[in-house]
Amino acid sequence: MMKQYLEVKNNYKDCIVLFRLGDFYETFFDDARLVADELQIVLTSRNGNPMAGVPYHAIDSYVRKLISAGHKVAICEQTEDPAQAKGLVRREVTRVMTPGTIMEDELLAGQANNYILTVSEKKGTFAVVLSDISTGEVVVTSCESLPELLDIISSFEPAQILLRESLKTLKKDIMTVSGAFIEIFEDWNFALSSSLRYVKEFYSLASTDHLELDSSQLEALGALFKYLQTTNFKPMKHLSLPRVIKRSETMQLDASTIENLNLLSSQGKGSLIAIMDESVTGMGKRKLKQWLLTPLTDVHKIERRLDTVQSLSEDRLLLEELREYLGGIFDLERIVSRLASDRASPRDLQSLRNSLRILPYIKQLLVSNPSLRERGERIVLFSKELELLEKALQDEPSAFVGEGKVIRKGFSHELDELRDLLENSVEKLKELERREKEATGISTLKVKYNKVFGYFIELPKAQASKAPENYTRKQTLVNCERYITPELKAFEDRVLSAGERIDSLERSLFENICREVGNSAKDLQELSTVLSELDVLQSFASIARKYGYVRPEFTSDGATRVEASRHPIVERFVGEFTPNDITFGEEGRFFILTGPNMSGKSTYIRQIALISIMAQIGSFVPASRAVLPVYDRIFTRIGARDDLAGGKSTFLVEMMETATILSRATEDSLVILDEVGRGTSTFDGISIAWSVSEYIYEAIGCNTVFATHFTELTELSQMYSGIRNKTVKIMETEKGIVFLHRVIEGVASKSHGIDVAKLAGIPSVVLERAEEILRVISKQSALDKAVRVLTTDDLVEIRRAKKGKMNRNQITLFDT
Ligand SMILES: Nc1ncnc2c1ncn2[C@@H]1O[C@H](COP(=O)(O)OP(=O)(O)OP(=O)(O)O)[C@@H](O)[C@H]1O
Repeated sequence: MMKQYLEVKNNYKDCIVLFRLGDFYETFFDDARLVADELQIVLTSRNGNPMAGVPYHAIDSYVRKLISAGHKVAICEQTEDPAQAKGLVRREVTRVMTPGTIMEDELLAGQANNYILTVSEKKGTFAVVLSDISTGEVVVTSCESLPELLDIISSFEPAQILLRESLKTLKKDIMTVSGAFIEIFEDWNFALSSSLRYVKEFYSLASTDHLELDSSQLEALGALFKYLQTTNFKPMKHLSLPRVIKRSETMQLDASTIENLNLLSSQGKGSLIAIMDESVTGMGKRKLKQWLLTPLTDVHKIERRLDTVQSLSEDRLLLEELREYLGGIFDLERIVSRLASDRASPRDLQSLRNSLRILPYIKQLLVSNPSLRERGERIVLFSKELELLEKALQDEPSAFVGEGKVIRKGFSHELDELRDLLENSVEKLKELERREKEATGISTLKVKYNKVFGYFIELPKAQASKAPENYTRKQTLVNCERYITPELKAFEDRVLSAGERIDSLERSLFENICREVGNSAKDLQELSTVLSELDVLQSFASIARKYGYVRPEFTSDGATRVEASRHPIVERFVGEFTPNDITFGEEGRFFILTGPNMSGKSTYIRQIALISIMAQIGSFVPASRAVLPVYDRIFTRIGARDDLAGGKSTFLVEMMETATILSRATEDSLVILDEVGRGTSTFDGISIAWSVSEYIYEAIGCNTVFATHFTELTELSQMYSGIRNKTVKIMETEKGIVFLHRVIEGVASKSHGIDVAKLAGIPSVVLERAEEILRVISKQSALDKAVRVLTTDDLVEIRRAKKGKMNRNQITLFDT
């Protein structure tokens, strides 16, 4: 057996091999030491070799721990019945489990997608394949630079990354943005010819042309399929055709913007996803996250989502009913994936049946509303599959197949008989005993059972001579004789083997049902998509009703007019939120926003970005009216952040993020800047902030808001007609300042930093001294005067002359 083990281990050197021995999965040698340590189980030994094992029925929780600790686990099963085996039982690895290839609910973390991401590269363009094996989703995209690749990785948070060997130097960079299990996959796995073959075979296609994948994307997709074949062994027919995300069809959000705007992570402050999520299914929750990461840029698609949200939000009863029905739908995406890859459990079929039962109600609800009819008609009812499940499956099937508690009575005559036999064996024996008593006339005749002889008929010695001919003597005791009859022997055979036969019959019936329902996997996946989208859209309708959101309208000239807008997250946490207008257009497309500390600048500028993201994923927005452009990208440079582990100081990070904006923003982007230039000396900071602003305004020309305490920057409005100043109003009272949070035209007179320091509890002696210093240095400062010089005619002329030279190609990024 150890020889057998070592052969297996030799083929799976990079895995912990869990070797099935009876009721345990055992590990040996170094694996045993490691497993004992990771799982905190006892390290024992077998013939002097280290060994550690876990009971087979608790395997899931142990595997989960090993995988989350970053190990690959090979499951080596006994692949023949030990009772039938001649000599050593045959054992084979039936599955290699890795963080990105698991699909069991018990192993998956919560409701989030569990992506495996594959990367290839050609001439500086990265091909990226993202696949969630547990839901069957396959997404393909490309990007042009490492920072963009890192953005994709940090936003989609894959559980595992397959990195082409020639790209292994990127591992360090990837590890700075992702905790994924990174596996280097040898280059030959990415060879185009074999990848093409794999993709064609996998999808049973004659040609891959219509998939619209470039050669690099095909290589990455083929490599993924090769990897899955070496880990999962079972068919993975549930994986959908690749959906190509063209970067031009979605709004680009880089990793720092996702973080700065708190789109996903809550960290106690509330995130956009948290306040928008009123979905009632796991599929809906995953879809919402995907939508948030990829807002649309196609107005028609956005309007289609908005139409549904509007119809649902206008009909309270319909919305409530829909929510209730959807609440009864299980995680079909994952169930269907397990069905299609032969890993479904009886509970999966039960959940599928219960979900299918609800479909007619949802469909009826939607088709009866003219504007929702089209969505309703996309819901297929799967009556055939439901009928089979109704007939075949018990109301509450047990979790495991084989005990006879899964298949409903009446579905299989043979199974019913076997179960009957087991359940009624006592009755049946009594009946046999009564018949034998009657036939022999011996009232003291007994039918008995013991482990050595099985079933037998017992007659007292005195009556033995009356034993009929068909009685065969089995044993003679002092007071009695024991016999067997052909009928009793047949009964015994049936009873003893009934358990085993129930087990195998139920298994094969179950497999047949799974296969039959699994044939509709593709259509069931389509149903999952329809239902998950519906769930997100009802979630949008629910929040729109609850919080008074309005339907956004879109313009094509970049003009923006949002009236009485609110910050979707902050408004949920403050007692009374002061709404503000947002405008971009002829009168100004670049705003310098000054205002005291704590006045609401950051809130206002984030709110502008958040409202656009909400609108472009198809949601209503917190405002009384919203006319918006469709942005291709949103950039934010907000807050102080360092990356000490990556060797980057706060100011370097700030400048790198700014450089990214300058190189990537287009005329159709939105740029939100908060305190750029604050991480260095005032003179350096203002100079950088000033020239960055000029560059964005002149060379890029996109809608921009720049919140700053450098009031000197407001002088820019003197030089450029499209740069305007805004400030946040406060009221100075005897007791201190009152924050009104109202954004108005103009420039802040003071920063009121010392007032805020007072609110924070800085001792009064420190505050008084600060006031004194402020009075002196404000008088002495030559900065204001110096900045004003910049707007004098001569310097403006020089600037104009230079403007022609402004060329975006001159920008070099630190990180490209
Ligand atoms: N429009 C508003 N209505 C109600 N409360 C608001 C509004 N805007 C901001 N606030 C409240 O004021 C607090 C401070 O706002 P914010 O952080 O936006 O100020 P700031 O001007 O950016 O400050 P600093 O310059 O110190 O960074 C917020 O946490 C929020 O509670």
